[in-house]
Parts: sequence; C-alpha cells; structure tokens
Amino acid sequence: MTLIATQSLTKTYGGRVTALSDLTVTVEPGVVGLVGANGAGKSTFIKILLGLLAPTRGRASVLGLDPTTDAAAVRARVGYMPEHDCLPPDLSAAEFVTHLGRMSGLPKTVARERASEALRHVGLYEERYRQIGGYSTGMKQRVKLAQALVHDPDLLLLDEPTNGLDPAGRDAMLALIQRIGAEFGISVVVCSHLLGEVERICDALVAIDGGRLLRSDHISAMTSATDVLAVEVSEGIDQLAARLTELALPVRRDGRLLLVPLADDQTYDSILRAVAELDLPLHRLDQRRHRVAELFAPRETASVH
Ligand SMILES: Nc1ncnc2c1ncn2[C@@H]1O[C@H](COP(=O)(O)OP(=O)(O)OP(=O)(O)O)[C@@H](O)[C@H]1O
Repeated sequence: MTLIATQSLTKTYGGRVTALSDLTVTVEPGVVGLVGANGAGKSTFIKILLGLLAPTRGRASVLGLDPTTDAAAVRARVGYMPEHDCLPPDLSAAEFVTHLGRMSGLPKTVARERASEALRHVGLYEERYRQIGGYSTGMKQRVKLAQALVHDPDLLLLDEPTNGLDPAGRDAMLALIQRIGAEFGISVVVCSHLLGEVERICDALVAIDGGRLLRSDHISAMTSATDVLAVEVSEGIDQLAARLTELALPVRRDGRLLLVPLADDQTYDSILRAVAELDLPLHRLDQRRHRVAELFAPRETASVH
C-alpha cells in the first residue's frame, strides 16, 4: 500500500508565506528521508499529514486515510516525534510515555507495559524512573522517540530527530531509527536538513526546496553509476596520470583520485595494465557513483522531476 500520497499540496500562512507549493508526491513504505534546507516546508508537510494543519489547496493521504477528514484515525496509526522539546521535566520517562499511551487510547496496564517496552527499544529501560529534567539531550530525544512508538504505529514521522545531538549521539539515533525500520517493519519518515545523515539510513528520499518537490526517488537511483572510472593508487598518482595521458586517456585529477571517462571495455584493461607496468599499489578501481548531494547542486545542474 502507498504510504503517503499528495496531489498539488499547497500551504500558505496568512496568505503571504507559501510553505508548500503544488507538491505532488507518492511515497512507498520503508525508511524515507524528507530533506530540505531550513524553511523548505518539511514541518508544514508533516503537520498536514498528521491532520494538525489543513492544506490551503490540494490533497494528502496517509496509509490510505485523508488527514483533513480523518485525523483521529491517522494519529491512531502514526507516531510523531516533534522537532522541539515538549517534555515535562518533573515526570519520569515511564510516567510520561505511559500517559501518552493512555491518550492514544490504550488501557492503563497495556499503556504501562507498552511504555516500558518502547523505552527499552530506545535504550532507556534502566533509566525510565528518573525525572526527564535530569536527562541529557540524547536521552530526551529518545524519550520523544519512545512516546512516538508507544501505541505501536504503522508509520513514524520524525522531525529532525538528531537535533542538538553531538556526532556520537547522532550516529546512535540514526542506528536506532534504522533498526526500528528493519526490525519492527514500521515505515519511518525522517525529516532532516542534513542530507548526509538521512542518506545513510534511508531507502528513499523526498527532497523539497522552497516548498516545491525537487526530487523523489530510491537512494539507489539517486546514486546510480556514472560513466566515469575512479582510480586510486596508494602512491605514484602523478606517474599514473602521465602514463594514462600517454595512452590517450583523458584523465582528470580529483584529490587522491584519478577520474577517467569509461569509453569502452578497454578502459578498465588499459588502466590495470598501466598500474601493473608501473608496479603501483592499486587501492581501488571502480565506476564512480552519483552523490545524493548533487541534488542540491546549483539549480542548472540539479535534476527536477
Ligand atoms: N505558523 C506560521 N506562520 C507563518 N509562517 C510560517 C509558519 N510556520 C512556518 N512558516 C514559514 O513557512 C516556511 C516553511 O516552514 P517549515 O517550518 O515548514 O519549514 P522546515 O523545512 O520544517 O524548516 P525548519 O527545519 O527550519 O523547521 C518558512 O518560511 C516558515 O518561516
């Protein structure tokens, strides 16, 4: 089933600021990155999907439901981790997550059990009876993730889940999100302005810019092979570059790599032979891949779908 589908989705605030503009996109289940610079419209998009904001024009559906007319049904099946802190400092994580479980309709004992389980999944089981006010930023982010999981949703919407975390905390949070997607079979939409982060854990990406769709595709399609070979030798790069030029291969240097257009099958062989003749230690020889970051390259080179 399609996870999310929108048609010409448009949102203007006060008739002046256009946060989303004619956005039509279809998202399949999996771990999906929603990327765009600050102000691109990501939070607005998420809030419309949750039924917290009404679109100015256009339509959206989440798990086959319309959030404008069926917000309660959407929220019963979707977990939301907001960007900003919303945690009561004087409650324990166990109390807080249980409370939100009850608010989503779970009976008391079930809510308590589910809260413990959700806190265990995010690595806070041991600390669950401590007051949230004494938690580190990373722990607070995990509480926010646990409350999004408590009612066993089919889809998680995570708004900037690595906000405020140090590099180790970010890695841990990304690993956790990836594990939730893989182990529990829950689809996850991760909003981020950090493309490099989501690129590491997502199956697909939706990129928006200025409220418009820039591109929506599988990561693999965005990182498809190019017709350029990248060669790296541990030493003798200048020698190799000179030799390849002698062989009439148009070689270009890019840092520690030599880039050679892949003309035909002979190109591989010619490079391997040149490396062997010069007796150089070959580190790698492979077809270069497009980088997802090229999505946000200057407009004239970005591909727009
Ligand atoms: N309540 C509001 N009233 C007026 N303008 C708003 C409101 N909420 C958002 N905007 C504007 O709409 C645009 C999109 O904002 P949005 O928060 O959706 O973007 P974002 O991609 O989530 O960015 P960020 O990561 O900074 O939150 C921005 O120009 C923002 O200033």
